[in-house]
Amino acid sequence: MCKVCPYPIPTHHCLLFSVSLPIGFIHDHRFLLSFTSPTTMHKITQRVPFFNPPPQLVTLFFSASSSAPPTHALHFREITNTREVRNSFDRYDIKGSSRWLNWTSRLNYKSHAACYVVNRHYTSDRSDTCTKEFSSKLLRDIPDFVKIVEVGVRDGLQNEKAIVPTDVKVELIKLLVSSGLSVVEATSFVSPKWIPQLADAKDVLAAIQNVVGVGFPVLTPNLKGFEAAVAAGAKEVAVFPAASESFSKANLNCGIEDNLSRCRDISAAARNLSIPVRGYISCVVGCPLEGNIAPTKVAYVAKSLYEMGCSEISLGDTIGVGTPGSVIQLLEAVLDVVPTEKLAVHFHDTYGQALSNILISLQMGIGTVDSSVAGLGGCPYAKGATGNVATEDVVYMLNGLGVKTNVDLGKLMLAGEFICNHLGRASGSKAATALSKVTTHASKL
Ligand SMILES: CC(C)(COP(=O)([O-])OP(=O)([O-])OC[C@H]1O[C@@H](n2cnc3c(N)ncnc32)[C@H](O)[C@@H]1OP(=O)([O-])[O-])[C@@H](O)C(=O)NCCC(=O)NCCSC(=O)C[C@@](C)(O)CC(=O)[O-]
Repeated sequence: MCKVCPYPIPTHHCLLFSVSLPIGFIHDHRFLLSFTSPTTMHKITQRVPFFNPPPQLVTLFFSASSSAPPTHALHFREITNTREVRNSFDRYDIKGSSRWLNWTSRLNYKSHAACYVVNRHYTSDRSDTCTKEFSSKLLRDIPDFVKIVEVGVRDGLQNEKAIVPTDVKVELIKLLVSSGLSVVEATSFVSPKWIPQLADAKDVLAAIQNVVGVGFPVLTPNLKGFEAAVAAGAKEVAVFPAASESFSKANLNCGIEDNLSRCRDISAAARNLSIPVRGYISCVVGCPLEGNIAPTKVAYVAKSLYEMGCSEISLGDTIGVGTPGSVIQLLEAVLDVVPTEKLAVHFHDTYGQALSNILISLQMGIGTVDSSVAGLGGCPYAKGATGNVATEDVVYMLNGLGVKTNVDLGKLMLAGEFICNHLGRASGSKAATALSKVTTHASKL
């Protein structure tokens, strides 16, 4: 076991060495510490005040060069000072200079549950120093912070054939919250005849009433749903018109204008109670029934939502047909009528375009992204629509861009594993799959 972390040292490729460091240490010494001799490493470790919880999550990389002589490994043995670590060194021939690779230490002040180890491609994290170097035209408009709206519990589970028990949903929500997500869409107050998967909306909300500091918006298609949501303790709601007339009828049993009128009623009622209303627009690029949707149609619905006072407007590519080309056109049209800071993007990954579409949206200044843990999702009224973009993949990409999210990828992966285990299937997140394969292989060594 690591001296601090409850996890076994798992691999010969790299070694989990989780320690708690105060931020001051990181600032003094930069993120990347290379050691070229046992003496250097000795100095570093001497300055590490173990068990001193830092004020926030930090990541350290200890790297060893391939030419490092075996004495370095011996030195690590001394400093880690546990039987398990010694055994791993011996067993995996870490002393042999042929096996020099990177060490990762992912530091977490609350617990070490999110620790994970990967090889030299183990993480996409960038330090602030690196971020400042992004001076290129392409990346300069990307926001420093992106708010992630986690929609897996609602958009994901509404699409599952088997109904997920309430306690599993509640546990999933709590795991998602513990990863640092500040908005977790909890459920929908829709007709249980239409969406039986979310018929337990009231119970889900009741079970999370004591979870504070996080937004739990819920979908409300009409005043009946809004009133039920408020009675159940909802503090934020979402309305969801479509940009396609046919889809609106299939999803809500009424056309665009009738639905906008329902949205207005909800907005007015919500305003009286100071409840923020999020507006989704479905089918912003394409519709399963009508094909391509003109950006002007989306802009019309977006403007209506903005004018009725929606606090945020999320553009949903419900069937995931958008590409960066069509998303640019869409955003240009919508940005003419709604300010950037009011917009969010919501991409499904049916055609594998979601991350590229998110990147383009960020480049156009959008700072709110919807995503779904483990890529859960689809839409019951959009045949063939696969899951939403996976939150793990989004966080991995944002880490790589040096964009802050406050989400801990390791903890998020635990939430993804939890729900995938329950559903009995593999994660839809490429990043989570890749990262967990590395640790799985490592544990077999
Ligand atoms: C809007 C309705 C209700 C109209 O459905 P309707 O059948 O036209 O409604 P109605 O007013 O005729 O009422 C029929 C029955 O439903 C009841 N009812 C009526 N309203 C409610 C309510 N709020 N909650 C609970 N029950 C309700 C009502 O009381 C009545 O019950 P009965 O008398 O037959 O026993 C229905 O079409 C519906 O629930 N649709 C929801 C569909 C849905 O949730 N789709 C998925 C979400 S959208 C999405 O996923 C896209 C998005 C947002 O993620 C963005 C993206 O991915 O791009």
